[in-house]
Amino acid sequence: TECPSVWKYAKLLPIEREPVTIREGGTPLYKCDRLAEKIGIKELYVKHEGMNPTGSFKDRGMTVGVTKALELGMSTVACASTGNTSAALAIYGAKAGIPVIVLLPAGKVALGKVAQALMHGAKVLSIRGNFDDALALVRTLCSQEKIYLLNSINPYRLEGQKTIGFEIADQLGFKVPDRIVLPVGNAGNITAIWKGFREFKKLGITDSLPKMTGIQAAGSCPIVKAIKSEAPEITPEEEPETVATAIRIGNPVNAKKALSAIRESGGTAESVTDEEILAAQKDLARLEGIGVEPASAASVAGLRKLVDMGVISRDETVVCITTGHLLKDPQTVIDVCEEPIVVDASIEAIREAIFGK
Ligand SMILES: Cc1ncc(COP(=O)(O)O)c(/C=C/C(=O)C(=O)O)c1O
Repeated sequence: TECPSVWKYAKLLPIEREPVTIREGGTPLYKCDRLAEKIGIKELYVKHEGMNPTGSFKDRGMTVGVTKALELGMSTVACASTGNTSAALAIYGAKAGIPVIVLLPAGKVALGKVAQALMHGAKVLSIRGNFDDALALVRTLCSQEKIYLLNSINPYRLEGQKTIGFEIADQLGFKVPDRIVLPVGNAGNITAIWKGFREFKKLGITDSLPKMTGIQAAGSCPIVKAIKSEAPEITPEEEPETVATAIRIGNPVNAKKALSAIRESGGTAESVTDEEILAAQKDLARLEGIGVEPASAASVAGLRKLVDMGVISRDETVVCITTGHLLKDPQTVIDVCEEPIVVDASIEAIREAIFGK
């Protein structure tokens, strides 16, 4: 049987050669009735992109992007990253056998992601600045050297990530959901998924389009501000700040494309506080057994807020995209969860701790 992966859709991908693949894609679409009940909507699905091989949706963009690098005869690849892009690039570069350079904002990258980039052999630079500074620098580097830039300004990244839309349609029996809700940082993913749904409709595989709904952290939400003020473009934020470090991006490189995806689809954008993000992270984990890193939970936090505001009606069929695995950011989990109970190694102590007697 066809292996569920990005390359199931090879005919719709701009690649001629054998792909560099580690079995990315084919992620679960969970029906989440307990969470739907708590939020107060009829039908909620969660597309868990944390179940990709490197633990985030970035794998989809990198399998296409790194394969394209080889096709173009590029011998080195690079990116700036809040973490997951660098983890994925390190792994796909290792798989392809080519050197990888990654630029990370000093002190603001979750532990699991740095571990992946380091272990898989990337040259990891920790920039004394934020993600936006790192992105500007890596773009300069790639314009000066024969190094292939694989941030989501590279259209081949979006080609891979559009398969999220294909898979959701596939998994829902080609019934397109009313709405897709997802976290937005550099705004590549919302752009890519919209493209995927548009292509399926153009091919006559589906007959409708979802409302694209982008969620950002309150301390880092240039897309939300532009949507609410109906501005033609964003005003970059100088000091983005959020516990959801994956989306701590003040000057999203795909902002223009994301604004049109939201507007063309009749979607919207909303911001959520760090507290709302962390509450949603716990709900996903404890009500549905879905373990995600904070940025991913912004989708559910945003859905909840938009339902409470009456922007999203209760009878909509909604798919939330959870973009990264919980293990990417274990430190935040330790920070927000109760401590383990320390007990003596005796049955009495165990019973006391559990039953209180
Ligand atoms: C878990 C998680 N959730 C959401 C996003 C936002 O997606 P985009 O709006 O397409 O940027 C990211 C992005 C991460 C990086 O941009 C990077 O890794 O450099 C992420 O890791």
